[in-house]
Amino acid sequence: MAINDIYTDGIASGWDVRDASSFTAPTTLEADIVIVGTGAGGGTSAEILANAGFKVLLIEEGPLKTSASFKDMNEARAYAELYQEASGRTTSDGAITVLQGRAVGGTTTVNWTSSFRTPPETLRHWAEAHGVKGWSVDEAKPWFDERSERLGIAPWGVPPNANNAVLQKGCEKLGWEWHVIPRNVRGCWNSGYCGFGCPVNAKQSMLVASIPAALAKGATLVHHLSVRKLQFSGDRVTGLEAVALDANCIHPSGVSVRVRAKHVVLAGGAINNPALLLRSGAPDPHGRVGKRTCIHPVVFTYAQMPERIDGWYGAPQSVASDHFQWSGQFDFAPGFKMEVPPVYPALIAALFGRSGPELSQNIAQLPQFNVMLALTRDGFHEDSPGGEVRIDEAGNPLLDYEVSDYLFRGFKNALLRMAEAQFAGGASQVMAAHLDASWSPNWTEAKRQIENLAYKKFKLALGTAHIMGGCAMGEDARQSVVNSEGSHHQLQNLSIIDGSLFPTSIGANPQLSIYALAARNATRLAQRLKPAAV
Ligand SMILES: Cc1cc2nc3c(=O)[nH]c(=O)nc-3n(C[C@H](O)[C@H](O)[C@H](O)COP(=O)(O)OP(=O)(O)OC[C@H]3O[C@@H](n4cnc5c(N)ncnc54)[C@H](O)[C@@H]3O)c2cc1C
Repeated sequence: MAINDIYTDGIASGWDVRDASSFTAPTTLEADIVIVGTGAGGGTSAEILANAGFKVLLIEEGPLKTSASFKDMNEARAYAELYQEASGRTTSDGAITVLQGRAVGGTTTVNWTSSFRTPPETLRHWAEAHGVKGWSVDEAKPWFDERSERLGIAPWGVPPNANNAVLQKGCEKLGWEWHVIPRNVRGCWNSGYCGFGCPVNAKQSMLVASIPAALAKGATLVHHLSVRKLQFSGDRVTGLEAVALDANCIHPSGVSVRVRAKHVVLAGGAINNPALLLRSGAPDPHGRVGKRTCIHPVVFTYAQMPERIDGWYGAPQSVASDHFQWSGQFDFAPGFKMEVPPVYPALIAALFGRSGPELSQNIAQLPQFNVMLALTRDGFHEDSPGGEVRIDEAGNPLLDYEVSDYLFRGFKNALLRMAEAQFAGGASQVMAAHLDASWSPNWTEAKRQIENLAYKKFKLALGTAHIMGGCAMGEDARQSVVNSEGSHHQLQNLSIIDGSLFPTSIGANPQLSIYALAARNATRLAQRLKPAAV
């Protein structure tokens, strides 16, 4: 069946899409509102602001890659082309793998489609501990309803693939809570390649849903363009300095671009937004920029199933468990959400952390692998304040993230519970993703081993695909970078609208939390600015 490429058709119909790598001379771009970054926050904002009648300019440092180039479903191509630092991003010490998207559509182009509303516990905590106003469960609900409708979000109606079914079966046997994951898809083929860009435009990513809607309303999209600095005068941003990137989207091409707009929206995501503000020397009287960067630190366990389960096929995530998320001794250790990742060969080989025959013998068993992951809820306790973004001499972002004993206790709990669920789900052997671990043939042995592992960075495999915070929202300017609607506390015509706003992690995969908050903030911004008055 032929799949039309949305962008080929759209550009032919007159969409204004420009590739900055083809610019040959210094250029100035102008708009009512410029949006830096085209992911969950930027895409949503562009759609709403363009619909409200503003002349919107969307800037993206990554490439424009569309369904036509996703047809090969090639993991290596995707990691090199569509992810920050070609998937090589880590924390500054190299201990935690950081996966973030870098392409038109941002991380939504490569994400796995799980779409959860912000848990009520998290919203209450933000109001009570972080001075967030106007985003209670009742106030947020209409925005979650509206974005869910817009992006086709509904519980996955197809039986889970065999990888997810292990989690479901394990939870059922143990009497633990589990639920079907809502996904943002329309007409999904259940192929499982979401992480490499959806080849059939079923995933309602920003690439497929909101950016085309903005372009159809007259927005301009410039890709291969990296914003390096904001310029200021008094309490206003007066311009942006950007550099065009070469065709490979790596090095500056040598062409500079200046941008002038009456209002600036930063949507470059957690890590890159704080880095841009720090590089620019933006006012930060209370030293809040980059602080409280949360990552849902993730730990993993592997299981060998008696039969082939081919865990790379089918919706990557369709079952989750919050059994240990909100019930526990949180003074002792954080809560966590249990899910599975897709069993993509390169992803799992990298996680496995070994080499030579040991790696190849294990990866040869991949068709029988089940993998579980736990998203640890960071940012909710004084011993888990999140990390900090800073910049190196060249102005590039670095994320420092310390792992406290409090977090390590949470990781151990999570490994234990996942191993237990895997055996209950039918596994014949289980192993924690830890360099000293080995396959255990039963739960008693796995428990003994996991309890006695050394809980240290570089031994335990740690990763994140959910970067949140660093430009926290709140009403107290001493504690936050922007107010509860994303307006910068010091710069009048600057808003921040993306995952960098969150004062803690979410306790669930964050994309829908970003879509809903971005929809509310962009709508309020449009009301405040009114096209005629910009
Ligand atoms: C493999 C993977 C799977 C995931 N699966 C899920 C999932 O199933 N469900 C879920 O809820 N979440 C998932 N996530 C996370 C989710 O997609 C992100 O949290 C979300 O997209 C973040 O939105 P954002 O707007 O903050 O930033 P992003 O979506 O990351 O967008 C930021 C964009 O800004 C661009 N940019 C940054 N700086 C600049 C600059 N200076 N100039 C120009 N452009 C710039 C970046 O290149 C990027 O394209 C996943 C993430 C990964 C990596």
